[in-house]
Amino acid sequence: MEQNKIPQATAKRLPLYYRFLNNLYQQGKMRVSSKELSEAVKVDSATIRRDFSYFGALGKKGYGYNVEYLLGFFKSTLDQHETTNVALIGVGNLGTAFLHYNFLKNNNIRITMAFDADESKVGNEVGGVPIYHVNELEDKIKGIEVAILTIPAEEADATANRLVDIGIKGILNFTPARITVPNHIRVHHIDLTVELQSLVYFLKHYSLDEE
Ligand SMILES: NC(=O)c1ccc[n+]([C@@H]2O[C@H](COP(=O)([O-])OP(=O)(O)OC[C@H]3O[C@@H](n4cnc5c(N)ncnc54)[C@H](O)[C@@H]3O)[C@@H](O)[C@H]2O)c1
Repeated sequence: MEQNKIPQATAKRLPLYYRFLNNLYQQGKMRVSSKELSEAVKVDSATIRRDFSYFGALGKKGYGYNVEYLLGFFKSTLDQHETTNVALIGVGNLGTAFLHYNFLKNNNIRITMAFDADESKVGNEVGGVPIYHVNELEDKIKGIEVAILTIPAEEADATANRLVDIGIKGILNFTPARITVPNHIRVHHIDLTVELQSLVYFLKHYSLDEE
């Protein structure tokens, strides 16, 4: 099955499924029902069945899904066999936390270098990741296609432009700034304030018991 045939909404849920199935596999579980999966990843079972049908994984009544088969599919679809190197820009509160977080525990994504404008941080390592001056961006980033932005909002646009010029293809933007990039660059924006507001809104208006 070609990856581009999977709808985007389904593709977005893949890492979620992958993480849960990987845990099951580590515990030696061979099969899982869509109900079990649904409760764990908080996606309704009908959506899970539809998602899985795109991978040719049809659950059997009374058996559920084969964990190993699904995991094999997700591994190849999510490129878990390859390691993706990522650069982080801005080693402040948020950036420091990310550098300490071991992404490799769950999948093959690794922050290999970080950049900051603050001279006192340059030359140090955080979580084993070297910090370079942001002036060195063009010299140091080679073969890296993904960057995480954890800098002040007012620096976001100019930095994103530089990253695009270097050849970065994807940006995970944690700043509240909406950055403008050419169409071929993928930007995922994570705004924790919006996420929190949305959670509070859902709590107020959509009780989970009513679903
Ligand atoms: N801290 C949080 O919990 C949190 C949560 C959500 C979003 N954010 C957003 O994430 C971003 C970072 O937040 P923070 O709390 O880590 O801020 P911070 O001030 O602690 O860190 C920002 C870092 O970026 C560096 N910096 C400044 N200009 C730079 C540039 N041009 N190039 C490279 N580095 C540069 C600074 O020296 C500093 O180390 C902000 O946009 C903030 O709004 C933070």
